[in-house]
Amino acid sequence: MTNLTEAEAAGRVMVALDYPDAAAAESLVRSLEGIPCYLKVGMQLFYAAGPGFVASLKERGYKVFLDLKMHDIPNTVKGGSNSITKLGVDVFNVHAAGGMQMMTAALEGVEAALSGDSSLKRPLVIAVTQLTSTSQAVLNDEIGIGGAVEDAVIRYAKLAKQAGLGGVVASPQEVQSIKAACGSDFRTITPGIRPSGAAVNDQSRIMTPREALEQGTDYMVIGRPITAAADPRAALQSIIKELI
Ligand SMILES: O=C(O)c1cc(=O)[nH]c(=O)n1[C@@H]1O[C@H](COP(=O)(O)O)[C@@H](O)[C@H]1O
Repeated sequence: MTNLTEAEAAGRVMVALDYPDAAAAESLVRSLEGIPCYLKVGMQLFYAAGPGFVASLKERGYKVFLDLKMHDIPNTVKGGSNSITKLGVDVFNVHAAGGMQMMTAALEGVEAALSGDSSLKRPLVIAVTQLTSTSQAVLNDEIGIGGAVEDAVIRYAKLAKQAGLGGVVASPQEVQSIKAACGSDFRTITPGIRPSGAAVNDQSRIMTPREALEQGTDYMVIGRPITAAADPRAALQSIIKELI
Protein backbone atom coordinates (compact mmCIF):
# COMPACT_ATOMS: atom_id res chain seq x y z
CA MET A 1 0.00 0.00 0.00
CA THR A 2 1.09 3.57 -0.71
CA ASN A 3 -0.60 6.83 0.18
CA LEU A 4 -1.44 7.57 -3.43
CA THR A 5 -5.05 7.99 -4.52
CA GLU A 6 -6.02 6.57 -7.90
CA ALA A 7 -5.89 10.06 -9.45
CA GLU A 8 -2.48 10.76 -7.91
CA ALA A 9 -1.13 7.45 -9.20
CA ALA A 10 -2.47 8.22 -12.69
CA GLY A 11 -0.80 11.64 -12.49
CA ARG A 12 2.57 9.90 -12.01
CA VAL A 13 2.27 8.10 -15.34
CA MET A 14 3.34 9.70 -18.63
CA VAL A 15 1.99 7.70 -21.55
CA ALA A 16 4.34 7.82 -24.55
CA LEU A 17 2.33 8.49 -27.73
CA ASP A 18 4.90 6.95 -30.06
CA TYR A 19 2.72 6.84 -33.17
CA PRO A 20 3.30 7.68 -36.85
CA ASP A 21 0.46 10.18 -37.17
CA ALA A 22 -2.18 12.20 -35.33
CA ALA A 23 -5.00 9.76 -36.15
CA ALA A 24 -3.25 6.81 -34.51
CA ALA A 25 -2.31 8.90 -31.45
CA GLU A 26 -5.82 10.31 -31.24
CA SER A 27 -7.34 6.86 -31.09
CA LEU A 28 -5.13 5.98 -28.09
CA VAL A 29 -5.92 9.33 -26.42
CA ARG A 30 -9.64 8.63 -26.81
CA SER A 31 -9.26 5.17 -25.30
CA LEU A 32 -7.67 6.71 -22.18
CA GLU A 33 -10.25 9.49 -21.80
CA GLY A 34 -10.96 10.50 -18.20
CA ILE A 35 -7.70 9.04 -16.78
CA PRO A 36 -5.62 12.00 -15.49
CA CYS A 37 -2.24 10.80 -16.77
CA TYR A 38 0.32 12.86 -18.69
CA LEU A 39 0.64 12.41 -22.44
CA LYS A 40 4.11 12.40 -23.93
CA VAL A 41 4.63 13.57 -27.50
CA GLY A 42 8.00 12.45 -28.84
CA MET A 43 9.92 12.84 -32.07
CA GLN A 44 7.96 10.35 -34.16
CA LEU A 45 4.60 12.01 -33.56
CA PHE A 46 5.86 15.61 -33.41
CA TYR A 47 7.73 15.34 -36.70
CA ALA A 48 4.57 13.95 -38.32
CA ALA A 49 1.76 15.86 -36.61
CA GLY A 50 3.57 19.02 -35.51
CA PRO A 51 2.76 21.74 -33.01
CA GLY A 52 -0.93 21.67 -34.00
CA PHE A 53 -1.37 18.28 -32.39
CA VAL A 54 0.33 19.44 -29.19
CA ALA A 55 -1.88 22.54 -29.13
CA SER A 56 -4.98 20.39 -29.54
CA LEU A 57 -4.01 18.26 -26.51
CA LYS A 58 -3.46 21.40 -24.44
CA GLU A 59 -6.78 22.91 -25.58
CA ARG A 60 -8.49 19.78 -24.24
CA GLY A 61 -6.76 20.18 -20.88
CA TYR A 62 -4.21 17.35 -21.08
CA LYS A 63 -0.89 17.57 -19.26
CA VAL A 64 1.76 17.30 -21.96
CA PHE A 65 5.43 16.31 -21.88
CA LEU A 66 7.04 17.34 -25.18
CA ASP A 67 10.02 15.02 -25.55
CA LEU A 68 12.25 16.44 -28.29
CA LYS A 69 15.55 15.92 -26.44
CA MET A 70 17.23 19.04 -27.76
CA HIS A 71 21.02 18.82 -28.10
CA ASP A 72 22.56 21.63 -30.15
CA ILE A 73 24.57 24.83 -29.74
CA PRO A 74 23.26 27.10 -26.96
CA ASN A 75 21.73 29.72 -29.26
CA THR A 76 19.73 27.12 -31.19
CA VAL A 77 18.50 25.43 -28.01
CA LYS A 78 17.50 28.83 -26.61
CA GLY A 79 15.38 29.41 -29.71
CA GLY A 80 13.92 25.91 -29.57
CA SER A 81 12.99 26.32 -25.90
CA ASN A 82 11.39 29.64 -26.69
CA SER A 83 9.17 28.08 -29.35
CA ILE A 84 8.32 25.08 -27.15
CA THR A 85 7.36 27.30 -24.20
CA LYS A 86 4.96 29.20 -26.46
CA LEU A 87 3.16 25.89 -27.13
CA GLY A 88 2.18 25.84 -23.45
CA VAL A 89 3.51 22.36 -22.68
CA ASP A 90 3.99 21.29 -19.06
CA VAL A 91 7.36 19.53 -19.41
CA PHE A 92 10.10 19.42 -22.05
CA ASN A 93 13.65 18.12 -22.21
CA VAL A 94 17.18 18.71 -23.46
CA HIS A 95 20.24 16.45 -23.36
CA ALA A 96 22.51 17.10 -20.37
CA ALA A 97 25.40 16.11 -22.67
CA GLY A 98 24.95 19.51 -24.33
CA GLY A 99 26.62 21.00 -21.25
CA MET A 100 26.01 23.80 -18.78
CA GLN A 101 25.87 26.69 -21.24
CA MET A 102 23.37 24.86 -23.43
CA MET A 103 21.10 24.05 -20.49
CA THR A 104 21.28 27.63 -19.23
CA ALA A 105 20.38 28.83 -22.72
CA ALA A 106 17.31 26.56 -22.65
CA LEU A 107 16.13 28.38 -19.52
CA GLU A 108 16.80 31.76 -21.14
CA GLY A 109 14.54 30.72 -24.02
CA VAL A 110 11.81 29.90 -21.51
CA GLU A 111 12.20 33.26 -19.74
CA ALA A 112 12.05 35.19 -23.00
CA ALA A 113 8.78 33.45 -23.92
CA LEU A 114 7.25 34.02 -20.49
CA SER A 115 8.17 37.69 -20.47
CA GLY A 116 6.41 38.17 -23.81
CA ASP A 117 3.14 36.50 -22.80
CA SER A 118 1.93 36.54 -19.20
CA SER A 119 -0.73 33.91 -19.93
CA LEU A 120 1.98 31.25 -20.46
CA LYS A 121 2.75 28.75 -17.71
CA ARG A 122 6.36 28.00 -16.76
CA PRO A 123 7.25 24.51 -18.06
CA LEU A 124 9.36 22.04 -16.11
CA VAL A 125 12.65 21.74 -18.01
CA ILE A 126 14.48 18.46 -17.52
CA ALA A 127 17.68 16.92 -18.86
CA VAL A 128 18.18 13.46 -20.33
CA THR A 129 21.14 11.77 -18.61
CA GLN A 130 22.07 8.37 -20.06
CA LEU A 131 19.32 6.90 -22.21
CA THR A 132 17.62 3.93 -20.57
CA SER A 133 18.52 1.83 -23.61
CA THR A 134 22.22 2.27 -22.78
CA SER A 135 23.81 -0.69 -21.00
CA GLN A 136 27.08 -0.66 -19.09
CA ALA A 137 28.85 -2.39 -22.01
CA VAL A 138 27.50 0.07 -24.59
CA LEU A 139 28.55 3.05 -22.47
CA ASN A 140 32.10 1.78 -21.97
CA ASP A 141 32.93 -0.16 -25.13
CA GLU A 142 30.82 1.51 -27.81
CA ILE A 143 30.32 5.15 -26.77
CA GLY A 144 33.69 5.20 -25.03
CA ILE A 145 32.63 6.79 -21.74
CA GLY A 146 34.45 5.08 -18.87
CA GLY A 147 33.10 4.24 -15.42
CA ALA A 148 29.75 3.04 -14.17
CA VAL A 149 26.49 4.09 -15.86
CA GLU A 150 25.27 5.35 -12.52
CA ASP A 151 28.30 7.65 -12.14
CA ALA A 152 27.68 9.15 -15.58
CA VAL A 153 24.02 9.67 -14.72
CA ILE A 154 24.88 11.41 -11.44
CA ARG A 155 27.44 13.64 -13.15
CA TYR A 156 24.82 14.72 -15.68
CA ALA A 157 22.18 15.18 -12.97
CA LYS A 158 24.47 17.43 -10.89
CA LEU A 159 25.26 19.50 -13.98
CA ALA A 160 21.56 19.88 -14.79
CA LYS A 161 20.85 20.94 -11.22
CA GLN A 162 23.69 23.46 -11.30
CA ALA A 163 22.30 24.86 -14.57
CA GLY A 164 18.97 25.46 -12.80
CA LEU A 165 16.90 22.71 -14.44
CA GLY A 166 14.10 21.09 -12.47
CA GLY A 167 14.99 17.45 -12.90
CA VAL A 168 16.32 14.67 -15.10
CA VAL A 169 15.28 11.70 -17.18
CA ALA A 170 17.06 8.56 -16.01
CA SER A 171 16.33 4.93 -15.27
CA PRO A 172 14.47 4.10 -12.05
CA GLN A 173 17.62 2.24 -10.96
CA GLU A 174 19.36 5.61 -10.46
CA VAL A 175 16.57 7.52 -8.71
CA GLN A 176 17.83 7.10 -5.16
CA SER A 177 21.35 8.25 -6.04
CA ILE A 178 20.00 11.23 -7.99
CA LYS A 179 17.83 12.30 -5.05
CA ALA A 180 20.81 11.85 -2.69
CA ALA A 181 23.05 13.97 -4.93
CA CYS A 182 20.58 16.65 -6.04
CA GLY A 183 17.90 16.79 -3.33
CA SER A 184 14.43 15.31 -3.00
CA ASP A 185 12.78 18.23 -4.85
CA PHE A 186 14.85 17.56 -7.97
CA ARG A 187 12.42 15.68 -10.20
CA THR A 188 13.13 12.23 -11.60
CA ILE A 189 11.31 11.14 -14.75
CA THR A 190 11.91 7.49 -15.48
CA PRO A 191 11.30 5.52 -18.66
CA GLY A 192 12.51 1.90 -18.76
CA ILE A 193 9.33 0.79 -16.99
CA ARG A 194 8.19 -2.76 -17.60
CA PRO A 195 5.38 -4.48 -15.68
CA SER A 196 6.52 -8.00 -14.77
CA GLY A 197 6.25 -10.31 -17.77
CA ALA A 198 6.13 -7.45 -20.31
CA ALA A 199 8.50 -7.46 -23.30
CA VAL A 200 11.73 -5.57 -22.57
CA ASN A 201 12.06 -4.40 -26.23
CA ASP A 202 15.06 -2.07 -26.73
CA GLN A 203 15.21 -0.92 -23.10
CA SER A 204 18.15 -1.94 -20.93
CA ARG A 205 17.89 -0.48 -17.41
CA ILE A 206 14.35 -1.42 -16.36
CA MET A 207 12.09 -1.81 -13.33
CA THR A 208 8.41 -2.56 -12.73
CA PRO A 209 6.07 0.40 -12.03
CA ARG A 210 5.78 -0.56 -8.37
CA GLU A 211 9.55 -0.91 -7.91
CA ALA A 212 10.11 2.45 -9.62
CA LEU A 213 7.62 4.11 -7.29
CA GLU A 214 9.33 2.54 -4.28
CA GLN A 215 12.65 3.99 -5.48
CA GLY A 216 11.01 7.42 -5.23
CA THR A 217 10.51 8.29 -8.89
CA ASP A 218 8.28 11.30 -9.50
CA TYR A 219 6.96 10.33 -12.95
CA MET A 220 7.25 7.16 -14.99
CA VAL A 221 7.22 7.25 -18.78
CA ILE A 222 5.48 4.19 -20.22
CA GLY A 223 4.93 3.46 -23.89
CA ARG A 224 4.62 -0.01 -25.40
CA PRO A 225 3.39 -1.82 -22.26
CA ILE A 226 0.28 0.38 -22.75
CA THR A 227 0.21 1.26 -26.45
CA ALA A 228 0.97 -2.25 -27.72
CA ALA A 229 -1.49 -3.92 -25.35
CA ALA A 230 -4.67 -5.43 -26.77
CA ASP A 231 -6.60 -3.15 -24.40
CA PRO A 232 -4.48 -0.03 -23.63
CA ARG A 233 -6.99 1.39 -21.14
CA ALA A 234 -7.01 -1.85 -19.15
CA ALA A 235 -3.19 -1.97 -19.28
CA LEU A 236 -2.94 1.58 -17.88
CA GLN A 237 -5.56 0.88 -15.23
CA SER A 238 -3.69 -2.21 -14.10
CA ILE A 239 -0.45 -0.18 -13.80
CA ILE A 240 -2.32 2.45 -11.76
CA LYS A 241 -3.69 -0.27 -9.46
CA GLU A 242 -0.14 -1.51 -8.93
CA LEU A 243 0.81 2.00 -7.70
CA ILE A 244 -1.92 2.50 -5.07
O1 LIG B 1 13.16 11.16 -22.72
C1 LIG B 1 12.51 10.11 -22.74
O2 LIG B 1 11.28 10.13 -22.60
C2 LIG B 1 13.24 8.84 -22.81
C3 LIG B 1 14.53 8.84 -22.32
C4 LIG B 1 15.22 7.62 -22.11
O3 LIG B 1 16.34 7.59 -21.60
N1 LIG B 1 14.61 6.47 -22.48
C5 LIG B 1 13.35 6.44 -23.05
O4 LIG B 1 12.84 5.33 -23.33
N2 LIG B 1 12.68 7.63 -23.26
C6 LIG B 1 11.34 7.61 -23.93
O5 LIG B 1 10.42 6.88 -23.12
C7 LIG B 1 9.55 6.10 -23.92
C8 LIG B 1 9.66 4.65 -23.51
O6 LIG B 1 8.79 3.87 -24.27
P1 LIG B 1 8.60 2.32 -24.02
O7 LIG B 1 9.96 1.68 -24.07
O8 LIG B 1 7.73 1.89 -25.18
O9 LIG B 1 7.95 2.16 -22.68
C9 LIG B 1 9.92 6.35 -25.39
O10 LIG B 1 9.02 7.31 -25.91
C10 LIG B 1 11.33 6.93 -25.31
O11 LIG B 1 11.55 7.88 -26.33
